[in-house]
Amino acid sequence: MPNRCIRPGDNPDLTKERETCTFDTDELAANLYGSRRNLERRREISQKVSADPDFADPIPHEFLSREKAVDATAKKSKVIFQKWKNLVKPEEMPHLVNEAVGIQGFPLALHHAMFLPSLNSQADDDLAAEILPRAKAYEIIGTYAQTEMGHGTNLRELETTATYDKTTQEFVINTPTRKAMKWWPGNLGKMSNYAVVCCQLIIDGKNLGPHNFLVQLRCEKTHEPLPGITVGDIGPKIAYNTTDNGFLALDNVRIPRRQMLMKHAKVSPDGTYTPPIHAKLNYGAMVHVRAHMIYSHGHLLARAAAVATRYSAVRRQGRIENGGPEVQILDYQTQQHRIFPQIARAYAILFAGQEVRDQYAKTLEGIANGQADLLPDLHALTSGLKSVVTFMGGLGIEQCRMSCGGHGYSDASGLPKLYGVQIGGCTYEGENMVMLQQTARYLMKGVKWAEQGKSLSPSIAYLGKKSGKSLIGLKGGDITREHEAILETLEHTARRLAIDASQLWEKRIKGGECKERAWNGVTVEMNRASRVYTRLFMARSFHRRLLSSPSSIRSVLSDLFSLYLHYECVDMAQHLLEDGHCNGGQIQYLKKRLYEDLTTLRPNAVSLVDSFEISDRELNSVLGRRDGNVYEALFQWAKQSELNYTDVLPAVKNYMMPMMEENRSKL
Ligand SMILES: CC/C=C\C/C=C\C/C=C\C/C=C\C/C=C\C/C=C\CC/C=C/C(=O)SCCNC(=O)CCNC(=O)[C@H](O)C(C)(C)COP(=O)(O)OP(=O)(O)OC[C@H]1O[C@@H](n2cnc3c(N)ncnc32)[C@H](O)[C@@H]1OP(=O)(O)O
Ligand SMILES: Cc1cc2nc3c(=O)[nH]c(=O)nc-3n(C[C@H](O)[C@H](O)[C@H](O)COP(=O)(O)OP(=O)(O)OC[C@H]3O[C@@H](n4cnc5c(N)ncnc54)[C@H](O)[C@@H]3O)c2cc1C
Repeated sequence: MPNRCIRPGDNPDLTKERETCTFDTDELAANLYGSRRNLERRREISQKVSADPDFADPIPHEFLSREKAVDATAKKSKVIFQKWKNLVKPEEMPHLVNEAVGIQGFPLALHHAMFLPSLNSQADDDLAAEILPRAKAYEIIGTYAQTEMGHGTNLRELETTATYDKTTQEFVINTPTRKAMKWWPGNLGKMSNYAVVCCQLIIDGKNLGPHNFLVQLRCEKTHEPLPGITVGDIGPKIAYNTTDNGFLALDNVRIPRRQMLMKHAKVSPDGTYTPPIHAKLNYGAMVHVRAHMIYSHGHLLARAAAVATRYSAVRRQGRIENGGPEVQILDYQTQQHRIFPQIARAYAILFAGQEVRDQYAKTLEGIANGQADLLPDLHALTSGLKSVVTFMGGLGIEQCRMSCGGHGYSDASGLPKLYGVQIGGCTYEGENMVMLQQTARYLMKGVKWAEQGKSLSPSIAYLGKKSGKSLIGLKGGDITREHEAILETLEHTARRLAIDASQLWEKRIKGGECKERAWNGVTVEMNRASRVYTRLFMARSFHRRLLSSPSSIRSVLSDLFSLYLHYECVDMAQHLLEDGHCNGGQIQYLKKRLYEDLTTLRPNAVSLVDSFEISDRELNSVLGRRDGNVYEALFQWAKQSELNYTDVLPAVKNYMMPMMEENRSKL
């Protein structure tokens, strides 16, 4: 079944790969994006962006200074949010932005990711009616300013205050110390003129904890900072350099009472405080991003896998058999072992990302109806997924980069930037070690509920099951039964790690430590339990997707799922062996199966990444281009380096030439 990416003039090695593909790449892509119609829309948007002269890049962004890159990004953003705004649906926006602008951020990123979601879910009706239409029409640009120079994780210790003044019915927003300055918020430095600012709410001298307030930062006409406001850019970073992550100090800035986001927690004119139905509803914008970033991180890994796979199919280096031709590097087992698990993980993350977005939508619906009972489960799952997926993605992208040899180190490959952007996810929206502990808190409750025979939500139902013997390697050749045997073993391992961590914690408490100190003594084990809980969820989610997939792609998805399961189990072998649930022979069996999977997937590897349906423009990689004509493209790319504008650089003329001349004249 030939792959539809084949076109005349392509690298013959890539064409051959595509001709031997055993599944319909469009069918898999349609399944990934939800429907044929969505796939067609995706292609349509890619094509239209490429054809729009307003999005043309005279030279690649890699060769621009930061200021010029920010300028180019802002220019394109204006085109997106004026000319294109009504041509795409909101759910198509991220793809449009990726195509048109790239992945390093743009002026309205935080406006979409956090400003609008905070207002939507936390502003009361009056404030929403006033500000949301303006924000949605891009009359104003906003961001979400929470993190301070001195505190990011521990929100309880944020220092920015919002003190209620009953006499004027205003809040006074203040930055009391240097380290209380807001530091890091995206698009805060230069682009935004409004922000949702997270402050300690103080009423009658009592601190009621972090709450959110809408604050105008800049004049709507001149864009100059308003009195009392110091704001700017925090400087260059590993990546996201077209984003103006910013600093902000507020010197006793007064805002009207109604600019507190009061859908859940409320302050009445006389200063009476009403708490929300769930104490953490003020943290909703973070849950929003955590729920959505899983999918976008899956896409980042998918890009890296696409680059590494295609390049490995066109790159020929060395021989496997003496006297044979130089081989495609994709034929080396080590190369397959580096790259194929990244393809499988990218699919797994994308599937899990889609499920968690649905779960988020259901939770929001509940909250809108006054029910926050789904929130703890969602918070535990998003915290775990956020941590596991960003770490897995970082390792995976770096493996893909290294698998491209020297060219992977060049910005031409797109991989260094991709890594820089992706790895930020380990830190933002809650540092990974911290968020895994949030998951662990929930697991510890789950262990207790299971002991008490209480009902458990689907994501922790496994805590209430009983373990049998591991059937890995004992279920004959039936792949369906093998998948089930592995899933049951993962369930056992996730359950065992959670129970062990709970017992370790209890032991320390019984030994005389307070709960919190005892917790700190077992957090490495707690986080292990959280990771395996999350990896179990991902495996189950992939399995659900496999079972519901059409027969035309069932076989290739099953092969991919086998590789995924075998790789994850070998990667977690320590946990499987630790309590004797699996034995050495079973791990050897899993490794043998994994090596077989590499061979099975080899003919479909290129087509599996083609089904990610990432256009050349979006991929932005000379090595990963669809046609595989990388060598000519590499030369054309390098010629655009500003060092090549002249044959003799001023640096050479001014320093190196005189030095050589002086040295020669000494002889
Ligand atoms: C054009 C584009 C168009 C459209 C785009 C559309 C959509 C895009 C959407 C998403 C974007 C997708 C991808 C993103 C891509 C790029 C992103 C680019 C930039 C990212 C921007 C980054 C922003 C930030 O980083 S914002 C700052 C984030 N900061 C943090 O996350 C801080 C972490 N710290 C905390 O969360 C908390 O302090 C804490 C560690 C959880 C501790 O809090 P606290 O001490 O208050 O609480 P306790 O530990 O005591 O817990 C008490 C209790 O509460 C529970 N809890 C805690 N948090 C929550 C929560 N959020 N929800 C529910 N419950 C919560 C906790 O578990 C405890 O429960 P129990 O008592 O029952 O155990
Ligand atoms: C690219 C990027 C974009 C960002 N965008 C925004 C934004 O738009 N808005 C915004 O408000 N913020 C933003 N941030 C800030 C981000 O949310 C914080 O950096 C993050 O929450 C971590 O906080 P911190 O930097 O204070 O780290 P710290 O809390 O100081 O953590 C430092 C280290 O200490 C350890 N640690 C801390 N606490 C614990 C604990 N309880 N248990 C175990 N270990 C612990 C961890 O190893 C951690 O890595 C952004 C950050 C980045 C990198």
